[in-house]
Amino acid sequence: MTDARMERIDWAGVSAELDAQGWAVFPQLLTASECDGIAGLYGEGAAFRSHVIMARHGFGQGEYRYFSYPLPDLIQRLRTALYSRLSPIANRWNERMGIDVRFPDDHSDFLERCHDSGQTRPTPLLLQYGPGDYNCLHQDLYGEHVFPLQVAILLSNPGDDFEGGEFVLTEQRPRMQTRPAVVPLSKGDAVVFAVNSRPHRGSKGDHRVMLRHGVSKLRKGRRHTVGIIFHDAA
Ligand SMILES: O=C(O)CCC(=O)C(=O)O
Ligand SMILES: [Fe+2]
Repeated sequence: MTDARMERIDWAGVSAELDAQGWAVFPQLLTASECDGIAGLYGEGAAFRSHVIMARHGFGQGEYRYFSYPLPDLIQRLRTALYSRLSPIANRWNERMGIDVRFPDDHSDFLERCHDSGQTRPTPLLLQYGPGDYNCLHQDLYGEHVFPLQVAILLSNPGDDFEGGEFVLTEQRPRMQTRPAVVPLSKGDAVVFAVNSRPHRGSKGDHRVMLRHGVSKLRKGRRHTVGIIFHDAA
């Protein structure tokens, strides 16, 4: 089932878009009922290891919860399957950026690397925003080990469940002004994007550009997303 989902994705197109702009969309990665099922997990419960009120940390306004292990089955399967398709792209990027680290084919091997150096806590998270909420531009770095791509899936229906609340990315290029992008997402769509940096081909060869992501203010309604980060946290 997860494999059929992976087969539907135009990986050559995704890879080209990631190279060109640092992000790409997987249309309809989840069905509406799968979205509702995941969003419905929000609340107290054994599914989560921690609860973050964003305003308390200056992260914005809204809240999120990190899942605990074992992850819900669908999220576990997506995390494993997406990793195996993204790791060749991550390896190519690291090579182009002159970073020595290479990623194994299997997510479990990469997690072992994280866990061996003390990054043992799961990072997939469920976010919830209400009217006036937003997520400041940030990077999801949780220690020395970083997988350079991550995925966020929109679980709510724009225009119907909420207004505003757009997924925003910025790219900071060396000695240049910062470039913004708004990613158009429908319910069930996912965005894959660079966690911290990506290679950019310039006139003098490859250089690194820095990315950050966030969410613009919700004008009304309620918005849920699930974030799939492939490294674990210290
Ligand atoms: O709510 C969003 O769209 C952004 C979530 C986020 O920051 C993440 O998944 O890392
Ligand atoms: Fe994030």
